[in-house]
Amino acid sequence: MANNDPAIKPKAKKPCLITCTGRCNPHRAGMEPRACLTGEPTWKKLLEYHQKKGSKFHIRDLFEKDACRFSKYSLKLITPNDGDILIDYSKNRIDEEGLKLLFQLCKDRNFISARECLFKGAKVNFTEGRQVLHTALRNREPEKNPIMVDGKDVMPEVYSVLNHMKEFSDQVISGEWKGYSGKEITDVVNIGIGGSDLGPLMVTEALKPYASRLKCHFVSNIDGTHIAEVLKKVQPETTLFIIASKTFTTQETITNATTAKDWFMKSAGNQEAIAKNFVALSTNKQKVTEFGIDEANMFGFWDWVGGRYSLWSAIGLSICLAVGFNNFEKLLEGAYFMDQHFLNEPLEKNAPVILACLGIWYLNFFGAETHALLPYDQYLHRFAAYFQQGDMESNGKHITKAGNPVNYHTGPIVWGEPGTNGQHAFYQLIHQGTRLVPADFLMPVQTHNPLGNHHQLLLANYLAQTEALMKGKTEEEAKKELEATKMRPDELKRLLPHKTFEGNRPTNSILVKKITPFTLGALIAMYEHKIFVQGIIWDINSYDQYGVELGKQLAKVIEPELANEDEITSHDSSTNALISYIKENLAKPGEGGDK
Ligand SMILES: O=P(O)(O)OC[C@H]1O[C@H](O)[C@@H](O)[C@@H](O)[C@@H]1O
Repeated sequence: MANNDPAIKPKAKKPCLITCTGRCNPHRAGMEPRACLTGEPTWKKLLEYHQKKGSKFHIRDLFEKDACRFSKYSLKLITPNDGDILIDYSKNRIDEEGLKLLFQLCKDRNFISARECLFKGAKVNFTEGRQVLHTALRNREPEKNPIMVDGKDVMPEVYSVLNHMKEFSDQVISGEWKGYSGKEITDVVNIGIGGSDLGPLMVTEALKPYASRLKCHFVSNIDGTHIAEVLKKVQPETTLFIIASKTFTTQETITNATTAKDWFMKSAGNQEAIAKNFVALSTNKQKVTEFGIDEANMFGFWDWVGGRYSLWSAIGLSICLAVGFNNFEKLLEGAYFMDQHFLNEPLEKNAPVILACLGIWYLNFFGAETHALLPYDQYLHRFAAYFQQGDMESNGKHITKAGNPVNYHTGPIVWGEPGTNGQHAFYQLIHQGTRLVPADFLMPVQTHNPLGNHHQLLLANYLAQTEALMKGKTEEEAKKELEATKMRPDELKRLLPHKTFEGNRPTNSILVKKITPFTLGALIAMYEHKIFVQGIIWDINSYDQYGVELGKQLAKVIEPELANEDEITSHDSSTNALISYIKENLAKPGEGGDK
């Protein structure tokens, strides 16, 4: 990766167009190219620090040398009613000097003013010329903090949609809102994909203990199996379909929505029935009405809400229906709490900043390629999948703001499964493999399901894993264990290297008292801001997603080719041959469709 970034001299400060302190310069935060990251003096200092110190650390030694390590490298965020959020980052290969350099790097990359610009509505998404204002959606003090977009405060509109969501979800849950035949709604089917699916799906799963009487289903995949299986479970009269799509042009969503509408119309018979059983969540009024959904049944949002940051907007309607508006509001409050923390705390005590810096440390200085999110809570089983989109679609970029290729790595591969399933699947590689896999271990201290000693066992496993990853098992310790089994010396010698654990595997332990709507909102916002900080350091646009376009374009070309009789020769030999194979094996009339 060649680097052509010119070292740009900062321009004289222009007065800011938005209500802010003046430190915020939309042009600087959004569009103005930055000096090359690897040319930053602090970057060079970090390289040197890594070479001389950082790469030689063993976390076990750091703990042995410093009895106060936990208190120095942990944070407690005190929430108003939901207990403390504890972030323990002491099990990392870092000391004060390293952290200081990483915070300095943030400052050098103009993080402070970029953060202000983000919140105040600068066009941070400069390739699409858009503000990035998911924080406005959870702004709980709209009078105190108006958010100006093109000279207009957007907060009244945000609250007007929230009121509509409240009114509607209250009516559906109470049974006041009836389906077309006069029966209460029993099931909700959210049809969307990407940001219009993963957020609501993850949150409704995470907050199942708060479930309303409605059964919620999610359809995203264009594979007909997904909608077919959901339609088997619901009745047209009592099902509310939510068509969730920011653009209302996404192939998967429109195809699934059309199938749902056709299925519904077979029972309902008349167009007016749609008004009772279909609503749309979108920014595209024209496409919504063309689809046949009344404007009155549309919950709008704005182009300054990115898809993967949209669960706080009208896209959260299925959350409101699943857990009640009151709990949705608490989710917003939790996110607002984290926004305030992120905005106001100094870098040294700022959870998203610390997590972002540690990520940069491993990705850019140790060559780590992935970051694991490991929630020890079954309800959070889609958390990693959600942030797979959140992080990888945001920071999976290799072009700087100046339009040049980067000469450093950017966004990590994000993955994970809930504990303890992961322990019996992939933890082997984290413990003893050749790759460094930094991981966040998330855990609620209290469970919603206090059954026997399940939760105590889960907690014990949670604690044991980070301890084991950090400490490992020395040759000496392993030898002692093997000797205790009275093993033959030659056998012991043979097994010893396999039974030794290097340790020194970095982890963050993130604990909440309980997974509540508030703490969940705070955790989601914490990771959103982490992604933002890293994008600023890497000098990339975290808020566009052109990478998802190419495959979509090619699919549009291939789809008609699958339907015609012609031999296809317009692609490479592999793609041509795959198309031919598929055409030869497609179901003949009367052949397909298992019942
Ligand atoms: O809500 P929409 O417009 O249907 O988009 C759904 C998804 O499409 C693409 O994959 C990307 O643009 C995602 O960011 C987006 O979430």
